[in-house]
Amino acid sequence: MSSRKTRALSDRLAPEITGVLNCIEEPAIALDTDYRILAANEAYRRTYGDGRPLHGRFCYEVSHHYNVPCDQAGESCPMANCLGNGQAQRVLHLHHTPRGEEHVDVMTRPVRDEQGRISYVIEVIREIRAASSHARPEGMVGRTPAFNRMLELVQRVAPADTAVLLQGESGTGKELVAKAIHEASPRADQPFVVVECSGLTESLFESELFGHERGAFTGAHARRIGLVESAAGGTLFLDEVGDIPLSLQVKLLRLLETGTYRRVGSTEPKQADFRLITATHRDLEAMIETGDFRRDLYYRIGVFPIPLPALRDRRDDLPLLIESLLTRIAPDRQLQLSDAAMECLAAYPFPGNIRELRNLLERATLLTDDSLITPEHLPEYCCEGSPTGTPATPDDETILPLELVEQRYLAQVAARFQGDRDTLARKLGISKRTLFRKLQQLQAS
Ligand SMILES: Nc1ncnc2c1ncn2[C@@H]1O[C@H](COP(=O)(O)OP(=O)(O)OP(=O)(O)O)[C@@H](O)[C@H]1O
Repeated sequence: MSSRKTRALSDRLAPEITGVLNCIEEPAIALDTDYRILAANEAYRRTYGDGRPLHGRFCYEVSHHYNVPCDQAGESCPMANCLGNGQAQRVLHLHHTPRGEEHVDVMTRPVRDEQGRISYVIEVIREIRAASSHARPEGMVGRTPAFNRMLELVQRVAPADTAVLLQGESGTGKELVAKAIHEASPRADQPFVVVECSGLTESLFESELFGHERGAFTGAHARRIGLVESAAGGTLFLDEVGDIPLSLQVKLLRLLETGTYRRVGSTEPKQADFRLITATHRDLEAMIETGDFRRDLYYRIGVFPIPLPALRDRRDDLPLLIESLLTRIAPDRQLQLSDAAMECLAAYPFPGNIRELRNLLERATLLTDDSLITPEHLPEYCCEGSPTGTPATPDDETILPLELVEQRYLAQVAARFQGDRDTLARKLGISKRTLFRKLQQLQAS
């Protein structure tokens, strides 16, 4: 059937389709095979309407403000995929709404005619509350492709009861993601219980996790409920699961395999009821190879792994994270970073990820009396990566004498190249003798 014929047929069906779409609570549209809006429900009009008629306009123009379909604008396009393979599709997108850009979960499903050909496509758009693309006082923020890929996995797994394994460097937000999964799950109204696994000894492990009866061991003066029991109906988050010693891994495995446990000092088995989320910064597969982690336990906990991006892999999120963290650290102060300070942080690799960023900002808020954070309020090592060791474009008040800049830079690099003056002199483009003289001046100053 030609596309003109399809549109004529769809136009005839439009009032009927609008009626059906109005039964859906979320914003929903029907699109013809040329990406034009054929019908829209009330929720879509409220969310994306700009006062102009929607009928006949392109979906990518209304919800993305693009003038080409998403796949031609560098994004995955559920509509193109749906038309391509005839299957229902689901992707995470950033859409324009009157409240600004928002993360949304877009689902498309083809509707076929009697001959089995696609006559139009239904698109339902669900708002994602687990994260925000603009600064907010709590929860996750982010908008880079690396963050969005992670968020898409979070959205997909949250409604299921599947065990999730969060893998990421320290400070990448593993606990925050675990909380977001819990909050987007059917268990959201039940407890979210965190177990810090590193440092759990053999005796602590069982009594912390399973609880104990009165008199079970010296010092057990009263019966105590364990963390597994506290998590009943909710989510149990085992942080740093890779730090559990081998001798205890078998006890965790038994809990997961049988779904039962016993309080220490009791013979009565109890039924566990929790959704399991684990996190680690370690490479569990490598640990299996070296015999430090049980393969059978890994298969139990690693059903749905989610890699968390390091901050250096989502650098474009830095301004958004900084704005959010500053409002969390000092809600009563309108703090901002100078361009020079921002430049320092943009060049810094952040081995400690978002936790390190937060700590740096917390320190800076204490050091500044003003509302502006400048490089002076940041630790010196932060600015080493910027071209001169100090910011390239300082504000009026942060311009430093060249001699001082040179001295600071020299002090930093000399500390790094201790004992290897030849290499340092070569890298600095000066003779060994000049370097020696400058270092002597530095010591004397
Ligand atoms: N996407 C994000 N948006 C805003 N804040 C974030 C985000 N991710 C992490 N943070 C903040 O960064 C800090 C560290 O996060 P979190 O404790 O969840 O990391 P972690 O990976 O569990 O760290 P660790 O491995 O050290 O336990 C917290 O203050 C958290 O609120």
